[in-house]
Amino acid sequence: MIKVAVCGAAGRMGQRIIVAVKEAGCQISGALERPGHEQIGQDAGVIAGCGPLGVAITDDLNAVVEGCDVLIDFTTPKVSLKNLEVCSLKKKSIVIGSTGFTPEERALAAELAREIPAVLAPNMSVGVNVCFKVLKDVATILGDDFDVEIVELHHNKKKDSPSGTAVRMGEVVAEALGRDYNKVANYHREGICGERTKEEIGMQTVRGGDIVGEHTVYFIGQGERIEISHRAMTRDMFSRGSARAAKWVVGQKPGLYDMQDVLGLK
Ligand SMILES: NC(=O)C1=CN([C@@H]2O[C@H](COP(=O)(O)OP(=O)(O)OC[C@H]3O[C@@H](n4cnc5c(N)ncnc54)[C@H](O)[C@@H]3O)[C@@H](O)[C@H]2O)C=CC1
Ligand SMILES: O=C(O)C1=N[C@H](C(=O)O)C[C@H](O)C1
Repeated sequence: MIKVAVCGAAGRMGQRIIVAVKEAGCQISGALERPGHEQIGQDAGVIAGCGPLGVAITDDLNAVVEGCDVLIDFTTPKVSLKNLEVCSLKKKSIVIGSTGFTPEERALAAELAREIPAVLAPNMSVGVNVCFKVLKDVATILGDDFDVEIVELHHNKKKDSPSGTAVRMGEVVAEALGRDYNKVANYHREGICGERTKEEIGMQTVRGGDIVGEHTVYFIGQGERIEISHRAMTRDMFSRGSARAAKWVVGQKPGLYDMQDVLGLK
């Protein structure tokens, strides 16, 4: 049985991941939280609502990584990079769902994953990963005649903007159109900001209430518009996806993978 540890165990995603990992037939071997977290010492299964697991939440990263085959980490980029470093030293696999990585942090993640198999993906759902595939085709077919705008909606506790999924959608479309996402992404329009350029990809963010996550890519032409939308109704397909990634990544060759690799969509 694969031994899975969860980092960010008391978080919105961490709790659902503990349930999904258990349902996927894996053993929860450890549960990590930040030093000083009020639920340290409590049973991770009780906190997640799936009954006692006999695994106390701890902040001892080295011990937890030592005791697992794979660490699932849904926290923040800085914490994830530290976890990746420790997993690399101890030759353990890792699945990272945190979002908000800068291009430099992503490059560092690829460097740190040279010795171990690692999955880093901004969205673990099957639906969003199918959207990534479809978006590439749609952008390639439509070419430069359609303006591209991306809108994402999330809950009011989300810390990063735009979402990792929206950024990846922008990158997929930009690459299909032969553009550099970091040059053409437009995050802000205000005042007399001038006409829209042909190349830019508008990135808009909405935050409020308990929205789990919604993404729409608009391809806007003359007299017609295509919208490719994904709406997450619960966090469960993210957590099931991360359990699936954890089972997949153990035993892969070292390197940085994403959810499209896990799902065989490449
Ligand atoms: N890839 C995907 O499919 C998805 C990714 N996410 C991303 O996952 C991340 C977490 O999201 P949520 O669970 O909503 O946030 P959250 O804030 O509810 O949970 C994060 C948890 O990490 C803990 N944490 C912080 N520092 C830590 C440390 N040093 N060691 C151990 N634990 C630490 C926090 O105390 C907190 O409990 C975000 O970046 C979010 O964008 C969220 C949903 C799906
Ligand atoms: O923070 C969230 O909640 C989510 N974050 C991910 C992202 O930034 O893309 C995925 C999902 O939309 C939920």
